[in-house]
Amino acid sequence: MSRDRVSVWVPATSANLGVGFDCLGLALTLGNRFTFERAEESSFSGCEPRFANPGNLAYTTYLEASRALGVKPSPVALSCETGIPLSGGLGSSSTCIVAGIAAAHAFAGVEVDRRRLVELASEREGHPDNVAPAVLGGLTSSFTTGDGEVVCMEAPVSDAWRFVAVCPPYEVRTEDARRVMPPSVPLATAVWQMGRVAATCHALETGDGELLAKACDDRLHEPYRRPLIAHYDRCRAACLGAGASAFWISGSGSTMMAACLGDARAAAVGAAAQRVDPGLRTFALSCCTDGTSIR
Ligand SMILES: Nc1ncnc2c1ncn2[C@@H]1O[C@H](COP(=O)(O)OP(=O)(O)OP(=O)(O)O)[C@@H](O)[C@H]1O
Ligand SMILES: N[C@@H](CCO)C(=O)O
Repeated sequence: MSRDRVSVWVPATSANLGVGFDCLGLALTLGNRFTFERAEESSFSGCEPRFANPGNLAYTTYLEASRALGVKPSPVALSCETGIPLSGGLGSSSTCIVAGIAAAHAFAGVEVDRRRLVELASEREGHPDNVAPAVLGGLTSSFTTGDGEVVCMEAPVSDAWRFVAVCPPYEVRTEDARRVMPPSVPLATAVWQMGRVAATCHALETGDGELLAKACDDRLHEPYRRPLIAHYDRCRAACLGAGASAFWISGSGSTMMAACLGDARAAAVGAAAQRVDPGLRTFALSCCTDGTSIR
């Protein structure tokens, strides 16, 4: 049944988790809500002024997804409640894409299950590592087959983990962070990564801080991207020194993430990051198990 109003909440996500470049992602207890309502003409509210226009990614995705369904998109009043900082690295663009696709299906009266939503959103985003956890929740590992099928596996995350997001007051754009990476890597680097991806997932599932500390050491993208984040080296030293088990660039940055066991350590790690620079925003988060909610 087609609807006149749909409200979509999509969680923030941390992609890569250090060693799982373009494969691993984690949904977090922070999110963006987008409410679409049929209207005489389109309008935009609640978002940053630079997004309050027809170039808004949630809106452009809604238009494209409607046309892909063979439907003429209706004008909408789009209202945004965005809790995710725009420094980049917390999957903000994925929240827009997932919401736009979900809204187009709701207005067209076409059922879309979670797997299909991941597939459509991955096509639009270019890789599934943010959209898979954003839709499904939890920790996901995903890949695209040679035929273009997106395969996702969901894994539980131990309740003991807290994820302290450290957000600088500047953005790193994903396309810029991808441009600095080399097009190929030596076999030794590929081998270095593979064992560590499996161990990182296991450590997150079981709450094993020592294993995560050993495993979460990336050589694929972080060495090239660190120079784009002026605070990286100081924050890494401060967060690990305050008891974080691991520290990674969240997605393509500039947000950084410290994985900690328990609330007390998360508080100490957040305080240590703030001492590096009070201009850094910190959020102590947990894993969001439920993913996207559409109502
Ligand atoms: N809340 C939002 N409202 C409208 N557009 C947004 C919003 N958040 C992100 N975008 C769009 O996405 C772009 C940022 O995408 P980018 O992939 O660089 O960041 P990200 O999704 O935060 O990072 P990452 O994919 O590393 O987690 C912005 O320039 C804007 O076009
Ligand atoms: N896996 C992606 C996440 C950011 O969209 C990257 O690191 O470029």
